[in-house]
Amino acid sequence: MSPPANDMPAAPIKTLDKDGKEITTVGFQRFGFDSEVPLDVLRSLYLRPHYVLKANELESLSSAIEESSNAQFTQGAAYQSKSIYHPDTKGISYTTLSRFPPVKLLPPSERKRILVTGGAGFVGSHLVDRLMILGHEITVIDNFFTGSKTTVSHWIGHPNFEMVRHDVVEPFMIECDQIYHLACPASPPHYQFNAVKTIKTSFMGTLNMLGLAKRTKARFLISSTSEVYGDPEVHPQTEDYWGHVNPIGPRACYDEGKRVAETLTYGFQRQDGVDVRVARIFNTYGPRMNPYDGRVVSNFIVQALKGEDMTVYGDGTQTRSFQYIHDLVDGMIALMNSDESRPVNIGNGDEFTIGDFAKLVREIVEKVQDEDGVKRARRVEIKYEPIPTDDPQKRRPDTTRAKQSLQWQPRWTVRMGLEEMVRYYKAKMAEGSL
Ligand SMILES: O=C(O)[C@H]1O[C@H](OP(=O)(O)OP(=O)(O)OC[C@H]2O[C@@H](n3ccc(=O)[nH]c3=O)[C@H](O)[C@@H]2O)[C@H](O)[C@@H](O)[C@@H]1O
Repeated sequence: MSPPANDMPAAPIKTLDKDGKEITTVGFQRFGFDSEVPLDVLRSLYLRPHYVLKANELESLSSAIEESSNAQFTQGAAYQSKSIYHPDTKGISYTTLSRFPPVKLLPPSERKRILVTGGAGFVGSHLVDRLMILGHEITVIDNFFTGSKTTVSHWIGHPNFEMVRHDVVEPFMIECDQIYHLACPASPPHYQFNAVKTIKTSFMGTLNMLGLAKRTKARFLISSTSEVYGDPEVHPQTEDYWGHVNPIGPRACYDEGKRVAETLTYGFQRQDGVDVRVARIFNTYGPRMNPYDGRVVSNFIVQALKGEDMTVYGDGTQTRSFQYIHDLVDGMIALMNSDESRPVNIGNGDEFTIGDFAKLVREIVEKVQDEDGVKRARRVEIKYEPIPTDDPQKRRPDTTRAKQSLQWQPRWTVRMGLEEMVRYYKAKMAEGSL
């Protein structure tokens, strides 16, 4: 029997960086911390030809066939659990892994106990994958409001991994060496859904995690945001700019929440000597981003793949600069292990108007569809919808500080990152889960 239609192109995909060089690994050796891992190992965790199998397909799918289709992106299927859909009972069964992906065997002196709050979210799960493969001991805490267990389920049961359902607004006790504090809903519709909870999470959650850092003497990194600059009057934004935030608007719960979280962070640094790092993250996208979280990259790709018109808010002249997830993880790990305790912008300087970005996404979706022989009923159009209140008019990071202090610069082109993300959503669509 033939294998189920798979959505991957036949040839291995080459990923080229901004200088045209092939990307085969992400991360680097810096500040005494090795963060380099092969890209295909990471991809084997998030980019698969199918995420859910139908029960009747399972028997026909010999491991050799599966192995070869996976090999287009990854080293094989050996490290993947399966989700099997039973159409007759509308049930789903999960298999466990036969083997975990290999992780580095670090000597105890190099192995760190790392707490990742919000570790089941989009950014958190990619950070967890990297830190796990590097051989560290990881504890994830997440309340699963926007995060999902499935993003890190491939590590459940691993001796180096622990996941706890916990809301950071309550204190959490653990012994650890480093804390990446990521927990907070981040997409505008999500963080505005319960504004009081969002600001409570930013304030109480950060207070609790800083208290933990103080007691354990762990190094503390907070994921702050470009939204601390509000609707900026300075362009591009440097870390010295104090921002232009409406304190009572619908975005304030997030913007002001992150601003007060930064204030708390530096308060603990001055008063209690806590070793702090502040990453101001600019718009980031990639696989595992919730397709329905309402952010522009996921909205545009899903709309274009489904043949629906793409929704541009306002006249589309507002700008954003988009960074691929692996560059962000590189930057966060570099920052955590550096001596830089001032805030650092982590973002990609490639700035687009949202109108132009919609056209770029459409072009890439069409390219992938053409490569895979998918026929389109029609070309999707762009439709214009009202601009949300206080939507920043422009945003681009000045990353001079990251370059000087961390020797970090983004490597991924927006085009390469988008292409990978389109393939991820396309595979999810093909299986029917999107
Ligand atoms: O990354 C950042 O620095 C911050 O900004 C983003 O907020 P925003 O830039 O408004 O992100 P999107 O919701 O993706 O919107 C980007 C732009 O696209 C527009 N948009 C969004 C969605 C859509 O379907 N169409 C559309 O035109 C929005 O109005 C906005 O101008 C993120 O949501 C925050 O988590 C993050 O902290």
